[in-house]
Amino acid sequence: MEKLLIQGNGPLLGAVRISGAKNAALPLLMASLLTDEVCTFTNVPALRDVKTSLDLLKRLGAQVSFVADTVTIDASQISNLVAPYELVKTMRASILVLGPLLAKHGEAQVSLPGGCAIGARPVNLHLSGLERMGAKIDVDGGYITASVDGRLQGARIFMDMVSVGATENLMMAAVLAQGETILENAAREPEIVDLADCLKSMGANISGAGTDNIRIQGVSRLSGCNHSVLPDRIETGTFLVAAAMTKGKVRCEKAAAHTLEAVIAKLREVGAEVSTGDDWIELDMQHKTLHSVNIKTAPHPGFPTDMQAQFVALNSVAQGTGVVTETIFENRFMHVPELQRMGAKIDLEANSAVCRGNSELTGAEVMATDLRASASLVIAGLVAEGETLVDRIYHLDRGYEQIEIKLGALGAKIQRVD
Ligand SMILES: CC(=O)N[C@H]1[C@@H](OP(=O)(O)OP(=O)(O)OC[C@H]2O[C@@H](n3ccc(=O)[nH]c3=O)[C@H](O)[C@@H]2O)O[C@H](CO)[C@@H](O)[C@@H]1O
Ligand SMILES: C=C(OP(=O)(O)O)C(=O)O
Repeated sequence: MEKLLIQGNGPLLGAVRISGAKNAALPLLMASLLTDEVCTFTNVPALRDVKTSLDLLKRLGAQVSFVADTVTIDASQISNLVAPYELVKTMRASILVLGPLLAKHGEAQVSLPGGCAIGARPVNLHLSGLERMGAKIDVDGGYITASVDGRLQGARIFMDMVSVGATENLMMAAVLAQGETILENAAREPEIVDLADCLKSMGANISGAGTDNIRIQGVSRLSGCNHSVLPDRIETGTFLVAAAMTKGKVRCEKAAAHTLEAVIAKLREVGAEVSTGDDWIELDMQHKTLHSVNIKTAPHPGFPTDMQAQFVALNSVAQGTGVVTETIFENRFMHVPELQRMGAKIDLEANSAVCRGNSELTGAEVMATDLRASASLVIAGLVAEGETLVDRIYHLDRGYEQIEIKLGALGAKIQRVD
């Protein structure tokens, strides 16, 4: 099994090109199921989750091509409405085929995604929202079976938790429903705005994406699209944290600063000089002191849970104590025991990691448990004394495109080994 071998060394210096966002690309690819016309997506990252999505679309009968950063999907000949466990288990976002298949084909069978390392991650909001729109849903034998007589009906749907995936699934279902759907307490993540923008370019009638109240007036058909995927704010944030921890200077190109305001504010609080432009962000931490910060994760525009692990790593080498509180997922501190093995002084207290700071990290063999936990171990390895070997990096490959090549170009000593 492949691993990453990292030799802690000096500051990261230079420029890195940010890829398209995993969490924008996955729902966008699923949205191609809503039309019989060809959808073309550019700036698509070559990630394991993108490959899984394309495998799933092919399994359903779509024609798919992925050349350079461009994906073309023709879903006019869908012949199978089943998303099987073997694909869904490797990528929870597979649940996002449910809304589009139901809206376009009137039925779907999707394996229940189940829990994962970061928490239980139920899909009750996806299912109850679709039921409000007239779908009949049965859950049996680990599968969700959904059907509707005729078209889905627009409905007012209040979600009692803010869910990115439920908001996306219901928005995609509602674009082809009859009448108006109102999604209340909707998620406001930039990836939802990107999905809404793409759906609008296909002829959907959506307003309010980016607020907690999204209104969708259903239409009877959608056209194809030509859409460029939003830059990955979590990849960007990960490189910025790595630059801060190594006391370097890094410019992230093709990045979207407006999607990262909470993270940039925290990086400034850490002591970094951060400047931004239309499509770039630069962080300079040279000759500066790194200070710990307190963080509490929250739905957008709050601090993203997907950047929590990276800031735990940063706090462990910064000056002072920083308390990191996770409010979105119930078990998202799997990186802490691994960082402790590298010498980080962190205490777990309920849903908070109390990072005591000033740790002299030393290289160790560590195990990646989930995507962002893996990223935190890699960036800890960049500042640790000696060698760090990160195992199970298939988690990392779900969400970071060529991370060792990009970090290597910034001066890191990192290589993929068997
Ligand atoms: C592919 C993708 O975009 N993944 C992101 C998406 O995941 P995902 O869409 O799965 O996350 P959600 O926003 O749905 O989850 C937020 C919280 O709501 C709970 N919940 C969710 C749905 C539901 O029906 N019932 C329920 O209780 C979840 O267990 C969790 O505690 O948003 C998360 C929160 O920003 C990010 O960490 C993930 O990177
Ligand atoms: C948790 C994440 O992704 P997913 O929802 O695909 O598991 C993530 O991107 O950090």
